[in-house]
Amino acid sequence: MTDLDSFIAGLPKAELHLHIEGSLEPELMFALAKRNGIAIPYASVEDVRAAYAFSNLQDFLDIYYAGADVLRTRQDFHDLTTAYFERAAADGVRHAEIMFDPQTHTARGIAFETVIEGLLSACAEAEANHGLTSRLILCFLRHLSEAQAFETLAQAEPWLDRITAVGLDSSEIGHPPEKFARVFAAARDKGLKLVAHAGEEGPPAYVHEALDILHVDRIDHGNRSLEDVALTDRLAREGMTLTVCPLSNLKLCVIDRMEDHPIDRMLEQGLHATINSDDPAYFGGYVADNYRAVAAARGLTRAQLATLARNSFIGSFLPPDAVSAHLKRIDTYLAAQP
Ligand SMILES: Nc1ncnc2[nH]cnc12
Ligand SMILES: [Zn+2]
Repeated sequence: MTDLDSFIAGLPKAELHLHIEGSLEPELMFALAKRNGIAIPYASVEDVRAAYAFSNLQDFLDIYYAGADVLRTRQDFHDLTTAYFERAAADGVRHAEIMFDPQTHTARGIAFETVIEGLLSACAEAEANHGLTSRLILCFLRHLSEAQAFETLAQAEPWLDRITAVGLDSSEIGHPPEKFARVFAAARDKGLKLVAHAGEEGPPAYVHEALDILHVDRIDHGNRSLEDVALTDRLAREGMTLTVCPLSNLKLCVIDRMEDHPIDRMLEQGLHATINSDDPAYFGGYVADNYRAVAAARGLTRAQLATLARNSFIGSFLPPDAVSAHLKRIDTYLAAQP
C-alpha cells in the first residue's frame, strides 16, 4: 500500500450511494445458488467476472437483476449485507446509507419482510461489531409503473420507522423523475427523505425535475449537470449533495477514461460531491478503491480527499450532532498525519 492508499483507507468516511444487491460478489452468488439449489448460467467465478463488461447502464442492469435471483431467504439478505459491512469497515466507512430494490425481489415472490428483516439484522450487527451506523433507502425501479411504486410504499408501511428515505433507480432514459412525482410526494408526507438517480445517463433536464418536481434531498450521480451552467450554479448555491461513483462511471461508459473524471471540476465549481461505490461487486471496487482510482487518475490532493470525506457526512441523513462528531474525527485524523 502506498502512503496515499493508507491515508484513504484510514480517512473516516460515509458511503451514501450503495445498492446492496450490487455488493453481491460472485463467490457469494455461487454459495447462495448452492445453498438454495438454484442453477446459475455461469460455470465459475471467473466466468461471472468475465461477463461484467458493460457498454451502458442497461447492459449492467440486465446482469444485475439476474444475479439477484440467488437471494431468497432472510439469511441470504443478512449475509449479503454483512459481507458489505465487513468490506466497508475495512475501507474506513463509519456510516452507510444503503439502497435496496424491493421490487426486484417481490416480483420473484420474495416477501418485502424477508428482504428488510435480513438487512435490518445485519445493520444492527454492524453497529455492534464495528460501530458502523447505517440507514436504509428504499428505491423504486423507474422502469416499472407509478402504481407499482405506490404498492411498494404500502408494503413498506410497517417498517417506515426503520427506513430513512426513498430513492429512484434503474433505467434512466425514458423514465423521467416526473413519472414518480406523486409517490415521492406521498413518501415526503410520511416523513421520508428523498433521493433520486439523475444525470447519470439522462440529460440535465432530469436533474431539474428531480429538484423541482420530486424535491429531492440529494442527487445520485448528477454527472451530466455539468453540461448546464445555470444548473451547476444552482446545485452549488443550494449545497445539494451529489453522490458520485467513479468506478461505476468508468464501467458504464459515462466516462471513457478515469483521467476524464470530472470530480475535481465538480469541487472547483462548488458542488458538494461525494465518492461512493454504487455496485462494488460489478464495478471493480469498494469505496476506498473509488477514492484511490480517482485520486490517482486526477492527482487529487489530501485536502481534496478530506473535502470529499467531509461532504459525505455533511450530505448524510445523520443528525447534526453526529455529523459534527464525524467532522471532528476527520480533523483529528488529519492532525495526526505525518
Ligand atoms: N448505477 C445505477 N443506476 C441506476 N440504477 C441502478 N441500480 C443499481 N445501480 C444503478
Ligand atoms: Zn446507483
